[in-house]
Amino acid sequence: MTVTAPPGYAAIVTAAGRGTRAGGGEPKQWRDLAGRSILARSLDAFAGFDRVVLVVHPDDMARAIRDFAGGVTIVTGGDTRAASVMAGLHALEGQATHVLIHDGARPLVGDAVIQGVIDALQGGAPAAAPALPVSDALWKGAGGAVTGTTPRDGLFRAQTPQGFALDQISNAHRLHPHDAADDVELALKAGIPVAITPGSEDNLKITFPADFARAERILGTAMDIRLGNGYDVHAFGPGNHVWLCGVQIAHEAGLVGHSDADVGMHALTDAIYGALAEGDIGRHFPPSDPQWKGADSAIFLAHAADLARERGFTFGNADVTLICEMPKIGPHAQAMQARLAQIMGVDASRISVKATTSERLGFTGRREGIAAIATAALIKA
Ligand SMILES: Nc1ccn([C@@H]2O[C@H](COP(=O)(O)OP(=O)(O)OP(=O)(O)O)[C@@H](O)[C@H]2O)c(=O)n1
Ligand SMILES: C[C@](O)(CO)[C@H](O)COP(=O)(O)O
Repeated sequence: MTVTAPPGYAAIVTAAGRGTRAGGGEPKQWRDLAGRSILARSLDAFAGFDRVVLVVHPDDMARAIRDFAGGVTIVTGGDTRAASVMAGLHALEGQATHVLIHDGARPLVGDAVIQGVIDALQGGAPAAAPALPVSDALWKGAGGAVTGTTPRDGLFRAQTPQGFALDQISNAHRLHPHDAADDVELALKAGIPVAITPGSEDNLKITFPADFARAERILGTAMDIRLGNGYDVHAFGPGNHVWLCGVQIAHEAGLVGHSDADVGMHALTDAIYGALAEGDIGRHFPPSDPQWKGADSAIFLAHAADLARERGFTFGNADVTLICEMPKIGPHAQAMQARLAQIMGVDASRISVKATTSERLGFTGRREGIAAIATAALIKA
């Protein structure tokens, strides 16, 4: 899921730093984090914004264009973070009402953090930024020894994205063009009150070498991806129609089964149960139970989909292949996708239904029945 920003909201992602504290051969934002660059991950979080400005170092312009051109406006930054933000604000002049300014080095910012900032701005706050209360004791130290303590009451660890009315933060940057730790500091200097919104421990800023492993751990434990497959067969018998993937199709025969014999929906249901390690349809809806005689197979699919949701999963995608000589599936595939998506409560673009013949070989080739295979991907983020 991505946050869909209200109209007029833009984002600036700062990525012009050199990442000297992180070490490594190249600036940290261009390094790989579990298969994708840190910067790609940071930008992804703002895919639901109408306008995104990416601020990069002049040396990185070519690869920024290679990796991100099209989706975002790319500009070059300055010697300090504040100067880089200023370049981003300049590119947005007259193009937006509000702006969220984010560190390209915070690749794990979640939807809730971004939405919290938007909600505060929409609620009337002139500026809003996420933070976490300091929970450790705070010391002063010198020469490897504690020299004093500092009360932590009322202290917060600031995160990004930090959100503002565009004209106000642009003005604050013009009034105080020198470096500042963040944009909130400049806003306060310009007299703009800033609301604190919920931050997240996962929204770390990659700063030191150990932060890469920490981010990878968060990603690794945060994602639970399950794949399941399902296979089913039903024989033709007397009748004048078949049910396939929730669509009734006129045919010279029917399919024989305890329920409505919807072989495609059964394969998909089993794929979901499989991904959840929950056995198959027979375990949940025993054929020996008369109440399922002639049942609409949508009951089974909805049960499996609900079970997945109860366990905290969303659907990545599902793919069903029907294997038969007849009836022709092509003309009905779109309706099947729509019906399966409706039952599962997902967008139809995540569901595929396709068909193949078995070149007249085997039981499907002899038109004795229909087989179906299905795969389902479940994701817990
Ligand atoms: N001149 C600068 C400096 C920083 N940043 C960006 O601001 C964010 C936060 O800065 P920081 O973590 O300090 O990044 P670096 O300046 O790259 O790190 P370092 O201080 O270790 O060199 C990063 O996404 C960084 O790329 C920027 O756009 N322009
Ligand atoms: C903007 C920021 O990420 C908020 O915590 C932080 O101020 C950036 O600091 P840095 O000194 O550029 O690492």
